[in-house]
Parts: sequence; C-alpha cells; structure tokens
Amino acid sequence: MAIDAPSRRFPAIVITGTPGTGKSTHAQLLAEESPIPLKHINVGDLIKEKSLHEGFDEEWQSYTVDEDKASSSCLLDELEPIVSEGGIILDWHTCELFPERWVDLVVVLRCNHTQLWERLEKRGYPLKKIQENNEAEIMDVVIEEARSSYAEEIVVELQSEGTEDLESNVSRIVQWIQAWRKDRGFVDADS
Ligand SMILES: Nc1ncnc2c1ncn2[C@@H]1O[C@H](COP(=O)(O)OP(=O)(O)O)[C@@H](O)[C@H]1O
Repeated sequence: MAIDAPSRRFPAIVITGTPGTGKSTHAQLLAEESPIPLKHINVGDLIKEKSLHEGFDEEWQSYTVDEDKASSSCLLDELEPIVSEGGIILDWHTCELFPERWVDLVVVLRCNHTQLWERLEKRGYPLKKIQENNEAEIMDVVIEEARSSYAEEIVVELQSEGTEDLESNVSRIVQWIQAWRKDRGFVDADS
C-alpha cells in the first residue's frame, strides 16, 4: 500500500517499460476488460497535446521532459486532478516522476531484445534510438527505477512477448483490481 494513499474507490495503475514492450497494447485491453471504469492516459500523448515538454529532440525523435525543471511540474499539475479520482492507467516509459501516494500498482513490462528491436524497427525509430532503448531494456533500467521508487509489494514485472502473455497479464491485473476493491469493501458485479 502506498504511503499516505488517499482513499480512492478505484485504483491508479502505472504501466511502464521500455518503449515497444507493449504498454499501450496492455493499457487498451485492460481498459476494455476491467470490471470497473479505467481511463487510459498515454502520458507521452498528453505531453505532446498540452505542450508540457521542453521541445522536440530531432536526434532522439522524441519530446523532452526535464525531470528537474518546469516541464515535470507542469505535467504533474496536469495529471494531479485526474489521478486523485483514481480509476486510471498511467502509460509511460518512465515512472519515478509519479509520487508514491498516487500509485497503487506499478506494472513493468519486459521483452527480449530481439523482439524489442523488431518492434522498434517497425515503428520506424532511428537506429540510435533503437540501440539506446534496447540497451536500456537489457540493463534493467525501468525495473530498477520502479523498484527504487515504490514499495516492493506494489511493483510487478511481467513478460510481454506474445498474445498469450498479453492476455494472461491483463487477466492477472483484472484479478488484482478485484482483490483491491474487495479489500476496501467495494463489491463489483462480476467479482
Ligand atoms: N505481448 C505482446 N504480444 C504481441 N505483440 C505485442 C505485445 N506487446 C506489444 N506488442 C506489439 O509491439 C508493438 C509495440 O507495442 P506498444 O503497446 O505500442 O508498446 P509501448 O506502448 O510500450 O511503446 C505493437 O505493434 C504491439 O502490437
């Protein structure tokens, strides 16, 4: 349980992982299959839409959010009222920016580097960006960031290498949601 977590009726779930590991795919299926309404927030898209970045980095072909600067506090201000309601999935390739009190579950998706390379190539990423992301996946960057930012018991590492993984991961998260709600005395029709 997150420190100082407010009493939410619906949980806030972070789905994180190196780009291409399947965050958006998982978040979309989870939003469809969840027994409670869950809003999927693709944080990267939000940053772009609301211009919460410090500009577009041509070399990396991505928007820059400097964690120590105004861009990160603008992003958190934008998200705070949405997150405080609960019932959300935060989908982003990094997670340490989100305060502990916001988060009930952190799912870190993993993928072997050959498959990840192919996914990022298909996406048309420049070679340098594919290499950097692949290296980050091999070096456990996101899982270590999650483990150092949140209580051990709320961080879950899941493989995302095929549709069987996708389906079993989503049903596992659905079961977690049902247990989370039950623990707090909420009764859902299909739990
Ligand atoms: N578990 C999975 N099984 C099969 N394909 C997957 C899986 N996870 C992701 N993919 C595929 O990999 C690509 C990248 O997935 P996406 O969800 O966009 O990743 P992310 O949001 O982490 O960048 C998509 O084409 C998606 O269909």
